[in-house]
Amino acid sequence: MVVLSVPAEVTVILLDIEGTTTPIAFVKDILFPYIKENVKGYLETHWEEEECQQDVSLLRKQAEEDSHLDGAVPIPAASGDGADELEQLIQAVVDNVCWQMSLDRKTTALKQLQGHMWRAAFKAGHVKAEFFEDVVPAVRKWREAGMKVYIYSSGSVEAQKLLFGHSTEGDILELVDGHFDTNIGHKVESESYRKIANSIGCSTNNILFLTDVTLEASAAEEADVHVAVVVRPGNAGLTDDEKTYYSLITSFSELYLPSST
Ligand SMILES: CSCCC(=O)C(=O)COP(=O)(O)O
Ligand SMILES: [Mg+2]
Repeated sequence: MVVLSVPAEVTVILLDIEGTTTPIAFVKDILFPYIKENVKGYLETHWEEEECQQDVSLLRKQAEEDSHLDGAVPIPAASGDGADELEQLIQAVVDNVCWQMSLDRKTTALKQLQGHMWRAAFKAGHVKAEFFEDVVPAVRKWREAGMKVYIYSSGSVEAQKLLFGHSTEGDILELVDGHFDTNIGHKVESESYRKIANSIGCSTNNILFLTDVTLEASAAEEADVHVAVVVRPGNAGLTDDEKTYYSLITSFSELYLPSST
């Protein structure tokens, strides 16, 4: 087995979710279709609620920022003018969400609505999150060795907690010391990793970030974070240069902590 030694200065392991702890197929084949199939009904049912109105406002703001993009779908302001207008407005939000999802966009607005929609599905037990089989044993071992374990995903913190709280391995939320999402900044921006270190109360070089996406690895590395790229079944392929440049692991069990036996 290939072994990657974790530098002695690392005290925090920061984990991406999709493609790292969890198969991309679970997100693409289960979580995302749930949104596409249910978004219209969800908006119709919850429209009057404060949380839903906040989600729509955030999506509208994002739509304004996206107005220069090809195929962007605007969300008009509500004038409160009857059932027809409401139907058109809801349809515009549905179209906007579907457009963003067709591009796999990671906007905070989209991720916030998705998290709120998944809540009902997870809590009713209709969906259980999948984790690669090496994930839970490795995280337990790291924590026993004194490591802190944090999550940084484009999925909202609320969605992250749903995944860890309702998984095929049971409720494993207690294995995580804290969560970050795009409210701290985007994963392809190095400043986000400086802010995460600051929020945890450590230096960036105390963090090892595990992700499947080399753009994220590169941004983290620019902030002096240690990185390893995770190669999992179903992940996007890497170029030969990326394979040579980055430390690669195919399982969390390949990480060797000098402090552990
Ligand atoms: C954690 S919620 C479901 C996954 C999701 O919506 C997503 O965008 C995952 O992106 P990641 O940054 O974990 O690759
Ligand atoms: Mg990922």
